[in-house]
Amino acid sequence: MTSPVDWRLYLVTDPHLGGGPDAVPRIVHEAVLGGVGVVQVRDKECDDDEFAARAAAVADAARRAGARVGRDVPVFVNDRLDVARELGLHLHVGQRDVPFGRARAALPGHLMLGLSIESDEQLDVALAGPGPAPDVIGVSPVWSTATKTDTAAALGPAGADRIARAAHRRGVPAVGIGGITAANVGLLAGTALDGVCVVSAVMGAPDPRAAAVDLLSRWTRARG
Ligand SMILES: Cc1ncc(COP(=O)(O)OP(=O)(O)O)c(N)n1
Ligand SMILES: Cc1ncsc1CCOP(=O)(O)O
Ligand SMILES: [Mg+2]
Repeated sequence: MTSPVDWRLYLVTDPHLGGGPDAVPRIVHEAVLGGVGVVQVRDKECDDDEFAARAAAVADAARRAGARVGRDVPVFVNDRLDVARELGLHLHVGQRDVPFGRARAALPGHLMLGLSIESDEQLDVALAGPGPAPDVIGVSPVWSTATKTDTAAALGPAGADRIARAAHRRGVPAVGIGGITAANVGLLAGTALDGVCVVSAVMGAPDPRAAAVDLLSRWTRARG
């Protein structure tokens, strides 16, 4: 039996912030030991072959670290449907990527498909049916961020909360992404978000394991 997904702390990788692409698997390994429950491989620059090699190394690191802490750590691929299919990994797509319905039809049913949601209207469309709903939504962006500048307007905690509540009414979990750090994660604890998704707060940290421990403990403490 597969264990339920722990959405509380979701790491999205970056090929530069930790010192280069070769450093990413080690950072992911450390971050999972520190409490990261979900990983997404995000790398916008390399070609699909290089991405697949990098994603496979990350998936291996997440599997090894997960085995050490006794957890299954799902690994998502950002954007690249063909690579997700090739490696048997989960997929996350946004509003300007391969359309959700096409991705869902092409991805084996046991693989999760996440979708970015930037507004109430986008959520209404995503949940209107009749096709399957996303397995998770990334509520994006909560705050503006230097890591990704081509985003929609920041939703803030109140907007993220509204979208997460509406997703829950359809049984869909929601994670917030964008500008989330140890300093502000507590501001989201009163929202309905199931978890927080970070790039720089872990990928750019001098000690990614400690950064993950800190983020997760602030999140769980603030939740009470
Ligand atoms: C969990 C999660 N949520 C949102 C995003 C953003 O996806 P997208 O809007 O497609 O932007 P890119 O990440 O592809 O630049 C995400 N990656 N993960
Ligand atoms: C991938 C992505 N999607 C929306 S904001 C973002 C980047 C978040 O990065 P950070 O956690 O460093 O603000
Ligand atoms: Mg995308």
